[in-house]
Amino acid sequence: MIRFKDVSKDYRTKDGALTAVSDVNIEIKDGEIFGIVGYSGAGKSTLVRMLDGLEAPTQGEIDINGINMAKLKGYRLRKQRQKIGMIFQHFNLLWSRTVIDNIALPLEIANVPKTQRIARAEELIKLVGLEGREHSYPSELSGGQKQRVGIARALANEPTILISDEATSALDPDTTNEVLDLLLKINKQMNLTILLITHEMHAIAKICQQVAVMDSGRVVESGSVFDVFRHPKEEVTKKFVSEEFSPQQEDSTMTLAELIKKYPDGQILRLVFHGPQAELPIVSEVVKHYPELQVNILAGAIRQTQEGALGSLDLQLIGDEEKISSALSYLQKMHVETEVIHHG
Ligand SMILES: Nc1ncnc2c1ncn2[C@@H]1O[C@H](COP(=O)(O)OP(=O)(O)OP(=O)(O)O)[C@@H](O)[C@H]1O
Repeated sequence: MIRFKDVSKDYRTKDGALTAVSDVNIEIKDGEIFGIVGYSGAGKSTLVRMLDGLEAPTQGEIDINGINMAKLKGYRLRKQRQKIGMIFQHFNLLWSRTVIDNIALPLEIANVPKTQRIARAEELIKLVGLEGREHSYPSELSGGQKQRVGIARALANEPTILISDEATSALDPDTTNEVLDLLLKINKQMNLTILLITHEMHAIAKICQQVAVMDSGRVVESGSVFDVFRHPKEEVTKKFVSEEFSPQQEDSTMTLAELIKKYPDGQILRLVFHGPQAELPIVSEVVKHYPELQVNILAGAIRQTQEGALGSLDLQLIGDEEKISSALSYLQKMHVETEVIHHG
């Protein structure tokens, strides 16, 4: 278990004190994939540096399985840090070393004998799917392959925690998905705790179970990914969720205001459904029960999360007010969350 307890970090700058992290409380269970999402400057990297023991908090405590990182020094700090692997946006590989030598580097530093080093590096090459590229140099690899080297190197010392600091931010969407799938595989295979730092809600939705949203150094919202996606409370969370989860319109550049302008009549509803509900014939049921209403589908999206499917659908209902409210009650009875986003 990783525990951040009332953690704050202030920096002294020439313009005075700057609070980078403020009063953060987070608990991350062993084997969990925990996402921390926030825009640039929110304090994510500062939090990670404190977890890795590179910096001490100004206030509060960070402990890993009861060991307070800030109290460790010298050999014990080095040993504890070996239990934490890190991967980065720009890979941080050594360009003069081959793939296998990059992966074996942490073992060399830990004085592991050469034959053992090579055997472990070969195992890791298989795990991350880089067979055949052992003797290539980083400059000869694609972005996704470089990140696979980064992941293998981070796992060399058999850590129990892996921190991914914007590790997919420089990759295209397909490669991002491949790297996220690999992280999910190693999480399951090695029961590794993963802390995923990102500004991409897609990455959080795809592999995390829990998420904390950071803004101006604070955790403003946290909980299961499923709940936070379904009911974002804070403005910043709503912004992140809508970036990833807004229903896709035929013309995806159309904003809500434009949608309302284009469809001024009746009511526009946003339905949110999850799990088995995502498979219910909701629209056809409404059409069947309320034949006098005109039902237009404006936009829809479905996302897979670790806890199942989460769907969102924008509908326009045109017709008698009473019939529309009756249709709304019917949807509620079917346990479909319904929000009226425009009342014409
Ligand atoms: N060593 C430092 N000295 C002074 N201020 C710092 C230092 N490190 C970070 N900060 C400040 O702390 C705040 C949080 O920075 P941090 O890098 O943790 O944010 P972040 O969410 O990781 O953003 P990014 O993804 O852009 O790195 C910022 O205002 C930053 O300028």
